[in-house]
Amino acid sequence: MKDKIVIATRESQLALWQANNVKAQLESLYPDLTVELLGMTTKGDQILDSPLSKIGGKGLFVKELEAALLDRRADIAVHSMKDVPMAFPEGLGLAVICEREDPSDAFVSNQYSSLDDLPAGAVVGTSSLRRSCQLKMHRPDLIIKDLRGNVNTRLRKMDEGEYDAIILATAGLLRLEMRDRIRQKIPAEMSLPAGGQGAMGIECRADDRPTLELLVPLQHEETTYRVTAERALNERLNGGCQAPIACFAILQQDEIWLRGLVGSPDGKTMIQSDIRGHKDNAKQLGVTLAEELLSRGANTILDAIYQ
Ligand SMILES: NCc1[nH]cc(CCC(=O)O)c1CC(=O)O
Repeated sequence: MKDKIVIATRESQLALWQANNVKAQLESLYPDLTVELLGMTTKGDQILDSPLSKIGGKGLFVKELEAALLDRRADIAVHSMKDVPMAFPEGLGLAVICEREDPSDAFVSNQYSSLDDLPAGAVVGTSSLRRSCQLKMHRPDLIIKDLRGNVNTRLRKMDEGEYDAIILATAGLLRLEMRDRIRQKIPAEMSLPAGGQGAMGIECRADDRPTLELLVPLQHEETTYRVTAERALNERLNGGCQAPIACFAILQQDEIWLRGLVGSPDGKTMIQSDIRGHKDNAKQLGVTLAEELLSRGANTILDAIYQ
């Protein structure tokens, strides 16, 4: 048995919360285990002056953490599943997916109580093409303005008056004990979440059996089925968190209901569909839904973005 685990983590408040949450779970499961954090800065944290969709490249927030795993400076990395690319570097893999927090997008504002409450011409901050294309679809009268930085930076920019409202992941706000900032949990019908949103995943070296064994109790079955279907859709669409792709699965007994959409950045076209099937076919459901979206025009939208 291992007696020490080092967790590689970004140093944003949210990343540290997630790493500390896994540390606490491991320490309570294994009283003799020492768990340490190794903080590091990633490219995604450093480049704050341009929209994520323009920087390009998947895994902006995970590459440095993965280098630490491969160098054996760390044993595990804790990620937000929505930021984790499908493919892992040789020698690394996803060990477990943990229980999902609320996956919705949150409407945050100091003056308005919901999206519908916003007046025409209101300025809404988000740097996510997924969020902005859905916002534009429902409210073509709003002005969407880019917004980068960690959760605290984004909130500060809104408080300083740069935005009338901003959209953030509900999960991040709940984890950082900022529940009172949430004016509205936006229904999935208005803002379908990103694949994996609200779920944490743990990556480690694929051959590190002792670590894989320690992590088994952190695996959450329902979340794993759901996020597996969502990630299969993203993978088939070749999408990262920079693409205008949304997908969201729920489990109803043994059946998965997966919804997905691809929107054009201008909010004028939205291709959406859904699929149901047994949870054991989670991956196939994601692939099938992705292919339906592609055949109905998502390919044209995505080609224009990835070109
Ligand atoms: N893209 C950044 C990111 N990655 C994960 C979360 C929130 C927590 C989660 O989804 O688990 C956020 C912030 C946000 O979108 O507001």
